[in-house]
Amino acid sequence: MLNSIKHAGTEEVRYRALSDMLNEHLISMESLSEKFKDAILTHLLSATLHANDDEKAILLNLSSEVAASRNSEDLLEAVHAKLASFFDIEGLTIILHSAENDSYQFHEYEKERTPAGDIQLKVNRRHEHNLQLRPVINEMADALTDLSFDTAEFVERYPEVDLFKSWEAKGWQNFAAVTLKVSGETLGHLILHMFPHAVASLRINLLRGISAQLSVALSNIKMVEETMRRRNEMELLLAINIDIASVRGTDELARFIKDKFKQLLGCSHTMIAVRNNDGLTYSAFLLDEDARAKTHLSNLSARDSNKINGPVLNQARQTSIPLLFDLDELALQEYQPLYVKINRQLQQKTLLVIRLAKGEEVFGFWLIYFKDRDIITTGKLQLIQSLSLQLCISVANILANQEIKSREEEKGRLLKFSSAIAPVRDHKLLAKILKVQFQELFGIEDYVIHLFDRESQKCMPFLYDASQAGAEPDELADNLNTLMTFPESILDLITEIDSPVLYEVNDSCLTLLPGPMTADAQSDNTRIGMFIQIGSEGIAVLSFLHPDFRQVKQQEVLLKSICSQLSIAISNILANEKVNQQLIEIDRYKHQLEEETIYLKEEIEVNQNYAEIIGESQVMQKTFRMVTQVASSDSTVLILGETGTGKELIARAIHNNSPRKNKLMVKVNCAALPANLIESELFGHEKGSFTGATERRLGKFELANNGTLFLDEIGEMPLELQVKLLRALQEKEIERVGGRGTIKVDVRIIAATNRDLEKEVDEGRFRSDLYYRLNIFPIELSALRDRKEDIPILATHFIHRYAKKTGRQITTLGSKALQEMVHYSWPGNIRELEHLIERSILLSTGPMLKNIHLPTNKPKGTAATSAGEIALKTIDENECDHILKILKYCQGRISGPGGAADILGVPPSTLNSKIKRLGIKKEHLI
Ligand SMILES: Nc1ncnc2c1ncn2[C@@H]1O[C@H](COP(=O)(O)OP(=O)(O)OP(=O)(O)O)[C@@H](O)[C@H]1O
Repeated sequence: MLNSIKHAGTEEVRYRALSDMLNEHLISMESLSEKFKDAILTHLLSATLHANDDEKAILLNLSSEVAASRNSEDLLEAVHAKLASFFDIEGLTIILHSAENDSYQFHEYEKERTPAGDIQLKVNRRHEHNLQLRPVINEMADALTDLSFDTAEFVERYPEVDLFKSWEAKGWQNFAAVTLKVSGETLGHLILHMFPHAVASLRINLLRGISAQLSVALSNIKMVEETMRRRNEMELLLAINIDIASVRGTDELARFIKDKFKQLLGCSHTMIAVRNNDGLTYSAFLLDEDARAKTHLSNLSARDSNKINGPVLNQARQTSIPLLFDLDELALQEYQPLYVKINRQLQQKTLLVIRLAKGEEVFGFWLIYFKDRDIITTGKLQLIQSLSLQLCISVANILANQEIKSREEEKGRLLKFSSAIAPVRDHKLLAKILKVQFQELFGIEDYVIHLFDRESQKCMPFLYDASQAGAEPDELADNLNTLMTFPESILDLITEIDSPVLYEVNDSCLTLLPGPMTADAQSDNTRIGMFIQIGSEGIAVLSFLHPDFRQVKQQEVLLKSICSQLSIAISNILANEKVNQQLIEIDRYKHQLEEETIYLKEEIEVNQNYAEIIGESQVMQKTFRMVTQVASSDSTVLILGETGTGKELIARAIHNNSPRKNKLMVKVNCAALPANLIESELFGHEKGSFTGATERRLGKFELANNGTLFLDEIGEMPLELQVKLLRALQEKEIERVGGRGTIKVDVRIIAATNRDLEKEVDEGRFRSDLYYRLNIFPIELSALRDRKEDIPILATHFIHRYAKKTGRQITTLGSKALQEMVHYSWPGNIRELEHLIERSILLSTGPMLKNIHLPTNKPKGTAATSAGEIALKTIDENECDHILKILKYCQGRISGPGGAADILGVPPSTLNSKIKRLGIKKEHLI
């Protein structure tokens, strides 16, 4: 066939014939593009056309062997065999250059003798990233004019290059080199180590022809291998794609990466970092199983605590292309992240980082460690990029699953919390429940919730667990009512945002913290504040101590939800407390109304008797004027006068003519009550404040609120109570017996006594300060014996009243009866007159009251008593004598019509207490 080509007509015809023949050999290489085929053909033809016939035959023979080679190693073996048969060589070196990672692949063929003496071929293959070789090899290739070189000369010229030394060591003194090239791309170099005698007879054209064939074949195999690699890669990615879809958890993914990726990538281990909740920082999230075994970072659940930010990630965030870093170079930088330190300790040299992103949102990074440098080929980078996309989906799924799970857990905890606090309406119970819940959910030991009042800019501790605070309950209760000033800086800080805020406790806010929190606040615990919105207006601040702020931050969502729940609970409690307070108020009013009703009933009866004040005498006219003067003011009035002179009547007249007339005038008879009950009678008492206090009771002060309090027989008031009364008058507030707080009252005081208070003061039985307090506007009522001119009109007045009451037709008073009355001394004054007339009406017949049944054993009136006798007796002695006389007159009978109390015109209870106080015994009556 060659001969036919050789003898075929023109050069062009010969060229076409050769081309057809070569084409036939290349036809099996289907994957070659037409253009590439042309390039190869041109190359081969030019080499072949310059060869002689013998050489052409060799080359054609070689081409069929070359075409049969399936991989580069088979090919090199075939080429070596051919070269060894045509050239007198000691050995052969084929250097293949990989443009992908700029490395050299060495294939050295040498003959060696076996121990049995046979000659065998030894093949030595190695990879080198020795970049020093590049200029040497380039020079070697560029200088190919005569193709043959002296090894020793190269050893001398490049003493640092071991390659030449190793050749020299093998005894390879000469070599011929030719570059393997296709379409301008250098694939490598073919180096023949020639015996010295063969150098001169080197068949250069043959060598060029072989190198051309080798180049084409290598290029072809390389392309086929690349196609295969891509196909494999596609299959692998598809398989990974299917498998990774079923990965659900971090452990599974860690195993998956180890099993499927590691070998494929040729890496030592990998790590995945994901973005933290803060949205800014990234933390180690997942290590493959090998990395876990090597590092202490086996538990990465607390993501935020393994932050790995820095320039490396910042660079990787900017691009979707994997970035390569030299760990030793990173170690030289100012900021050296922990992962660089750890992996350098693990002898890692190269770090490859690729971002994990959903669209433009970078949510993580994949960090891959290699123990070598310069081993990442472009193909591998592409593979990593493809794998990272798959990993992206898987990590995003895992994160989403984790998020869903944690949301569900959070929801569960929140539900538990809300069902724990939902039914709580009581302040103290909520405090206790919160203590337990806070401890369980966040590890919070002590907390306090302050309510903030916008108007006063003050806050008040509202809630904390008193049982733990170590203070007495009363102290705590007081605390809870104390307005405090929250340091402005802290309050601003907390109320500005609705997230947990860390704040410094200074001295001024130490007092805000209850019990043990004060001590703890000075320790290392972190002070955290959280703002709670109560309704649309209110603000509360939750403060607590916690050893780790980051941990609290991680649970921010839960904490916020809990604060919303708390807001509702606090609103409920506040509303509930308000309702309770209102109920108490209503209860109080109810009590007051009940008491008022009872009182009013009594009053109606009393008022019937007090409808009119009769008196024409000058002294009475003066009294009326005084009543008119003082009534319209709120001044305290002191009414003085003997028993029955109308003191109460005057008191009522003052009240009825005052602006308070529509409210009650409440009367307290200070003499009628046992000393131990007067306080409770005046000021009221709380339930259980003393034996017998089975219910809370309002005092007369409260009952008379906005009205008038008439303190009758004020001279009888025990000294110890006088102090309390004075305080109540001065402060205008009272304190119930057994009560905690004070109650404001607005009461006008009218006091009355038949005693000489000035004398009582002098003798120490009445407090002078109280006396002066009462004696602001004294009205002194004259005894009836001193204004006898009023007797007829009074008698007529009472005759009319009682005749009407009893249905008698008595209208006039007999002159004899009147005379008797005028001469009578009236120790019981108008009350006695009134009662005598009532009795006389009952005993009389006919339209005229002829007889007045004056006491037969008439006690002598004061008017008949000498001045000397008066001076010798005290008021008490006088009173004692008088009561004794009346008692004797009534034969010891106190109550009932005609009884001593009736005659003396005092209620039987008043008389009894007087008898007791004055020490009157039964034997005194004999
Ligand atoms: N000027 C008066 N006109 C009509 N009735 C009078 C007059 N003064 C007193 N009375 C009647 O005399 C009775 C006793 O009056 P009152 O209770 O006001 O006296 P008192 O000074 O308060 O007595 P005591 O010191 O014993 O409490 C009452 O029934 C009252 O209506």
